[in-house]
Amino acid sequence: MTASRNPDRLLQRAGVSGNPDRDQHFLVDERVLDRLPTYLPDDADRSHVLEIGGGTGALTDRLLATSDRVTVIERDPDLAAFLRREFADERTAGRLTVIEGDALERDLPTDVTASVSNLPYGVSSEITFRLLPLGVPTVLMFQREFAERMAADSGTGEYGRLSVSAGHYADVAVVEPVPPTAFSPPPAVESAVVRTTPRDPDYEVADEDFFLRFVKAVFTQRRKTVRNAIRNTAHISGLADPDAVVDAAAEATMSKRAGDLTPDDFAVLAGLALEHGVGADG
Ligand SMILES: C[S@@+](CC[C@H](N)C(=O)[O-])C[C@H]1O[C@@H](n2cnc3c(N)ncnc32)[C@H](O)[C@@H]1O
Repeated sequence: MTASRNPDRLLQRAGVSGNPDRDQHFLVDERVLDRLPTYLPDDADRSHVLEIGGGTGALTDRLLATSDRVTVIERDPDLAAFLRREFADERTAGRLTVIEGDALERDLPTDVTASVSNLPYGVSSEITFRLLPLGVPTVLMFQREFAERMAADSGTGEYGRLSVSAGHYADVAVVEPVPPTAFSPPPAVESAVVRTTPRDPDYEVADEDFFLRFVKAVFTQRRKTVRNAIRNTAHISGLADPDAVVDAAAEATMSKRAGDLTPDDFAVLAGLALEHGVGADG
């Protein structure tokens, strides 16, 4: 890799020190920064990489060095303007697009081939569930506890709604724990890098919004059997006839707890539920 921009000097040039109230914790550990793009799968298409929350551009710089084209969405107008100035050459060469705006509200580019981002933790869940349906590999920095729940296997204590929802779209792995000292200012929590590799689910779900709502509903009663959880939470999931779903599902599945069902088990159940009708939005 060619010499990369020094993250501390980028902070100085931008004239910022990070504002935790705006989810601004800038990565200053160069070894972590250099490693992030390398966590994409070896065969990943790096022709157009999306970064959410560009900050002062320390990661943007590494992405420009390892991909053809980068799009950054940055909410802070001063930082978006700084990114445009700092990377003016790459912008005029058509290799960098800076979008000033909220990643929860802006349309994400549909032609991205990967995403690498040090996410704003306050909205990391919402952003993740905008990224995963794009069906591209991602490398994302999260609060460590969130990362571990996202990557958890069924049957473990950390496994829950987040693991099922993410596991429906992708294989999820924690690839590196990152201490608070890697950031400026340091966050109050430990962090971790997660890689998601899109997977072809064995069972497609026709209505993704319903799937996520159904998983959420069933996990509100994780200590009950799935049979009872489906019945008791129809007002949340919006199931019109929960008994019909329970009767149509495999007995072995109905006797388990939510935490023992895989994402594919949930996809099968959601498919049955959709066949038997979904009423109100829950
Ligand atoms: C954790 S910092 C990461 C900055 C930089 N990528 C780095 O690694 O040093 C998160 C960045 O996301 C920006 N941000 C916060 N909320 C955002 C949102 N809803 N949409 C887009 N950017 C956001 C912050 O201004 C900040 O620059």
